Amino acid sequence: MTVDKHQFFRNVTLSLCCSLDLEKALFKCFQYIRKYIPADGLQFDITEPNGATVSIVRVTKEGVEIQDILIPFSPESIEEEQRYFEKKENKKIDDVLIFNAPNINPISKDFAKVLNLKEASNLVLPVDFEDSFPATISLYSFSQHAYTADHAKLFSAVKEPFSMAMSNALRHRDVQNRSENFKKETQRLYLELMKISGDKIIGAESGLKEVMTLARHVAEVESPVMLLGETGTGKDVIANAIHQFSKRHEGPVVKVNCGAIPENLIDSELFGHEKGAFTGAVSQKRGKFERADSGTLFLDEVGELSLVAQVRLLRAIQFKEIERLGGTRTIPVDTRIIAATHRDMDELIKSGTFREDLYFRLNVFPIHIPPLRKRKEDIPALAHYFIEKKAKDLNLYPPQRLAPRAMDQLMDYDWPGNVRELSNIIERALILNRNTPLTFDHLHINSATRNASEIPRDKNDDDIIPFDDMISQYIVKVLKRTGGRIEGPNGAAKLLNMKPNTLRSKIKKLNIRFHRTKAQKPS
Ligand SMILES: Nc1ncnc2c1ncn2[C@@H]1O[C@H](COP(=O)(O)OP(=O)(O)OP(=O)(O)O)[C@@H](O)[C@H]1O
Repeated sequence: MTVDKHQFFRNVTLSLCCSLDLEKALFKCFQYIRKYIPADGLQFDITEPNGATVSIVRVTKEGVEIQDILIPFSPESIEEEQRYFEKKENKKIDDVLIFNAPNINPISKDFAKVLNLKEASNLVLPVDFEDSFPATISLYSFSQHAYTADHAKLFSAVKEPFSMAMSNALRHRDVQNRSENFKKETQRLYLELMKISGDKIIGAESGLKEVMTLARHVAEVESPVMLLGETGTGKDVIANAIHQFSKRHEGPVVKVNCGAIPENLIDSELFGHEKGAFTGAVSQKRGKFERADSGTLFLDEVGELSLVAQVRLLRAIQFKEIERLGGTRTIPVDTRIIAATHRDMDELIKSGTFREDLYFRLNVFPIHIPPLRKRKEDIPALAHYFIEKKAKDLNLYPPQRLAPRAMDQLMDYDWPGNVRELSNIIERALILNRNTPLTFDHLHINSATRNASEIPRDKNDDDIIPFDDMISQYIVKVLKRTGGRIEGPNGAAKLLNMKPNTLRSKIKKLNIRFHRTKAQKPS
């Protein structure tokens, strides 16, 4: 078959541009080229400065193989190669080299040996592109003397489209590698951080034993999980554990607090948006669903989702694909869903605020996390764990020991705020008892059936203010004394024996506003 050079150029260019996927594009291109130039394969190679060549891609009738095969050449081969091209019969034709009997040509011989090409003819087209070493696209045929000068001329016509396609493909590959490395690095740092912050699951062998057994079982499969439990029981902690036990553990775990995002932003938060999708959408944004691709999406407080967002969530779970706001194309997502709520979902369904069909999708494998009052055996281990951890975080290490009655006080309390409340109470005790053993005298000793709201007020209750307010007031008092100075020898951090950054984050968290003034003299 013959073809006009322009037509050949046009069709090779079109097939190289037909897909962003290099493999698809090269395969299509190869199919076309074979109609006019005999070829059993097409190959892309890059030569490094030391002469060694890396074979990057090989396309055959069977398909495309992305490979990174190093082909080392001896200095003798390179010298011999130069002599080979000094001979008249071996000159290049329109920049294309013809090797019709590779066993005679030293370089070609080395290639054939490493790539197992046996007896073959080669047509080699040097391609060049910015910022890269010399590269070639070559066609090979398993018969000797397969290539003519006409083949070489035709092949030379596609030097530019190949240069561009391969240059783009290499850049794309580079970006993909970087993003892959970035993902792995993030995961490594996350695990590292978990180790440093000592985040472990206390009670895994006692009060949470059953929960942990269920978590391990469900982690092995892909089913959605629904974590049910009062606030502060550790739903976040268990969601993380399921992700870590699962085969997705190298992927991201992305958390969305559905209750904390305003209704008008939740769609964009979950599904992302295209530029200009709404006022304020100044650039394209990937949603949490996309970010959790190949990992786990943790939908905390799922009961708070608006009905509109529920419809979109249901679609995303059913079809495993999403559409960004203002977008037209669907994006496949491979995400495992873990949802959590402290709400009574049956009530929400009855009142029409939560879709039953979505609930059935999410509630495939429910895990109930018991409140702390029902697993009091975990309290001693949790208390010791938080004393150590918080003392380090607050720079109050080594911590005070517990006063003799302290553990009984903790055991007698019902913990309506569960593990979070215990952790806060310990933090408060560490701050207040700098030089004395830790006590918890302020804790109401509840009966097992009473909860905090039912405790009768006594006249001393007027002294009791929320824990965070108490800390805020204390920090404000110290800041007044230091004239708003945080760092330095006369700063608040020094007085409180804390790291300045820990104090800054506390101030931010508690939303404390203050100004620099003249420091007050201590009274
Ligand atoms: N078993 C546990 N071991 C160690 N720390 C725990 C444990 N359970 C909870 N915590 C800690 O207690 C705090 C509250 O836990 P978490 O945020 O997981 O609760 P939650 O049930 O998700 O709360 P909410 O319903 O308010 O989102 C966190 O700081 C967490 O690290």
